[in-house]
Amino acid sequence: MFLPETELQRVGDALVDELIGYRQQAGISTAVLGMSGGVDSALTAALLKRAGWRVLGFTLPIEQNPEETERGVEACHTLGLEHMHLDLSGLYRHIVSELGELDIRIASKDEERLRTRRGNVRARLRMITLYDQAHRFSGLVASTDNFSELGAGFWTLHGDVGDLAPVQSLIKSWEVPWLARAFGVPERTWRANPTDGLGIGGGDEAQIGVSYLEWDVMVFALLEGLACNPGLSAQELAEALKIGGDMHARTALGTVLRRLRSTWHKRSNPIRLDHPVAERYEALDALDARLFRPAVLRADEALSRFSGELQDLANQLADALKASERRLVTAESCTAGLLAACVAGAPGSSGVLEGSFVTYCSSLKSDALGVPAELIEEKTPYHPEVARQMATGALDRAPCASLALAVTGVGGPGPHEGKPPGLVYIGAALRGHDPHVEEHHFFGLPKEVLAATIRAALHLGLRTIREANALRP
Ligand SMILES: Nc1ncnc2c1ncn2[C@@H]1O[C@H](COP(=O)(O)OP(=O)(O)OC[C@H]2O[C@@H]([n+]3cccc(C(=O)O)c3)[C@H](O)[C@@H]2O)[C@@H](O)[C@H]1O
Ligand SMILES: Nc1ncnc2c1ncn2[C@@H]1O[C@H](COP(=O)(O)OP(=O)(O)OP(=O)(O)O)[C@@H](O)[C@H]1O
Repeated sequence: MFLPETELQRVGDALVDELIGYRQQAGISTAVLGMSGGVDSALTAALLKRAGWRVLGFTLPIEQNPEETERGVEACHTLGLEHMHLDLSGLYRHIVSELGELDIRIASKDEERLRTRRGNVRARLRMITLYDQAHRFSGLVASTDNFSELGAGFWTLHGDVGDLAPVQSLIKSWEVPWLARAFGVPERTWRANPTDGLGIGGGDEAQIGVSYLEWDVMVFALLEGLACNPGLSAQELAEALKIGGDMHARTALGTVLRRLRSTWHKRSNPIRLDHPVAERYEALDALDARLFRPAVLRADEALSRFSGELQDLANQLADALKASERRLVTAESCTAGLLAACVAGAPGSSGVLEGSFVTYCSSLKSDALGVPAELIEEKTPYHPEVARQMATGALDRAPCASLALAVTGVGGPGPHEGKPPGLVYIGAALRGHDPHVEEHHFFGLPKEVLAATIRAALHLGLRTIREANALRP
């Protein structure tokens, strides 16, 4: 999980691409954000700027160390943002004094809990300002939160998290400063000691109780531990990390687990109960996804829908195979086994799935399935005859199977061998019947094309069986 330097530039470029995609598809191109003088806001601004957004950076000090504001101004100038400034200290003092009418302690005492409450008021005052400015400029509020803060619950609900969060997947100990340096953030800022600037006490790390590096390493260890042993409780998981007698690591682990446990609700906000009519959420979400949500966001969901629509279709195909006492073999190029994996997820799949030939490269289509190399050379792998021969080749080599589904196409994002992205041929060969090939032109990013291909192949399989059943005496 800890990304090496060689991967980080790629991650940064991919984030910029996503921000370009969102800007072009969502019809919004202005972002406002608070520039604290810290590295998260500076990196967020740098990525947005690189992606062609109009970026308005606001310095909004509230009884602030002037050095932080200076760094915020410097970052705005260096990154070419439009800079605006409003000192909110007077407003803050006023609201705290007014809140003292409800609870005198908030205005007068210096306890940690009260400092946290006052700190949250500061964060929320800034957010009121930023949302007003977003409306003024027909823009959105950029969020500056990162993955480390997400796990630690180290942000203020409805305070410093806005509409679009470009750096939320990045860790603070390494990826955020590395990318900040790579994307031109001033050195003074990416080297600055992380602080919430809310007057709660110490820097971020003093408040959280461990350094960001310890936090990130520990959280990754816990996540990997859980991936290997999904059944473990938090206590068992901690023991599985085999920390032994290292007292510092034990204390750090205790701190990390305590913070994760006490902040899970912030990561699920707002809490959605398991309402008796909760399927309404899904229906509304499906409507948004299908009709309104920009494709750049839909792409990630396309293949993760195995538990939804694709799996339902795969279950239907498995049922149809079982009812007609047939077994399936697949021959897959662009989907590289995903079609078979989908059928493998159906209940009772071992009774109906023979296996899969994953023939991604052209030579394997010839070697493993017997598709003539001359045919591929002359026509490219993206041709109906190739799909037909992949299907019949698979059927010949899997004597216990009676249905073969074959897929060959250009997943994208660009053209290949002169064929456009999204061009896909799907072949179906049922033993004793003529093979059949369909041509498709799918639209979208590679993941969407693959998901659409799997969906179409499952449909073709179902149709082929139904039509054959109809012909049976
Ligand atoms: N079980 C539950 N289910 C649903 N909601 C629950 C809940 N328990 C509490 N809540 C709600 O959560 C609230 C507590 O959360 P919240 O209001 O956010 O406040 P809280 O997490 O207590 O404090 C904010 C923390 O974030 C830090 N921070 C803030 C801003 C910026 C930065 C930075 O460095 O970037 C850091 C700050 O230093 C402080 O440690 C409760 O008042 C309550 O409304
Ligand atoms: N003085 C400020 N002016 C404008 N925005 C601010 C200010 N202080 C905080 N913010 C906003 O709140 C967010 C969280 O605050 P925080 O102090 O954690 O800054 P940061 O950019 O995350 O940097 P770091 O945590 O490294 O100091 C900031 O990213 C920024 O958008």
